[in-house]
Amino acid sequence: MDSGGGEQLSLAAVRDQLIREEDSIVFALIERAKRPRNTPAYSAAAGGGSLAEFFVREAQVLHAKAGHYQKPEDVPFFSQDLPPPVFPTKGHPKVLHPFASSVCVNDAIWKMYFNELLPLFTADGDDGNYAETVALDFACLQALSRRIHCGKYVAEVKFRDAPQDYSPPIRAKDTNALMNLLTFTAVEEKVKKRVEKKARIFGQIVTLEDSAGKQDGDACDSHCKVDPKVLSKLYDMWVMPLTKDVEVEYLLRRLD
Ligand SMILES: C=C(O[C@@H]1C=C(C(=O)O)C=C[C@H]1O)C(=O)O
Repeated sequence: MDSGGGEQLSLAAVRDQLIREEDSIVFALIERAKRPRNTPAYSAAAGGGSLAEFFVREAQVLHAKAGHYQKPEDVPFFSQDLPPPVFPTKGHPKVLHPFASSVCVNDAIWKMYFNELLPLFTADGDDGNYAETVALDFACLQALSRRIHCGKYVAEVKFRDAPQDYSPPIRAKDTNALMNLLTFTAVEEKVKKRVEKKARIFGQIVTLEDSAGKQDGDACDSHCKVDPKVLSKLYDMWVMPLTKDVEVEYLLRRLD
């Protein structure tokens, strides 16, 4: 995490980072929506996995060599046998409990993305551009994973702000009580509205004609590159629940 790390770890700074991550997610979905579903990219090939899986595995090897996956929020989808960085990396402040590096919900993100989300925002069809398609999928997966694993910082900051409230349920391993403590329904409602609005603004068709006096942000949803309602649904059903799963998983080990 950039702005939320080190001495400045605060709920406001971490939430600002989550807001910035929304932009990456909305843009990644808009980019993927340029291509139709292209299902052959996801069918298992004779040798085993799909093109999508092959691409993510190989891309992650390159990313690892370049120094990616050193921070707690940058979690690879296939962590086995990733090579070390080839070039020197700059260390990041260690603000989290060491257990943070073991918290990973990427399996759930993978299943959600391919089984539930893709059909919601890509058109039926096959244009044959499979290599481009899986590169765009990789960008979506990475953006989602990073946002969701930022939940580790959210959990740390909430714990530091109120250790007296969090310690008893952590010791009792009471996941329901932890989930209730860390949930802020009013914040979640704002997040859903904001991502929907971002999809409406970022996904407009921009022309030079002053069409029918429309202002920025007025774009009719049917003309948006990704249906704005898909963004609020994505956050409501998957992104925020998975972020909270990360928070709970992290907190359960916070006192170890
Ligand atoms: C991330 C937080 O924790 C929870 C999860 C949220 C989210 O994923 O956006 C929002 C509010 C909380 O219910 C937070 O408090 O900011």
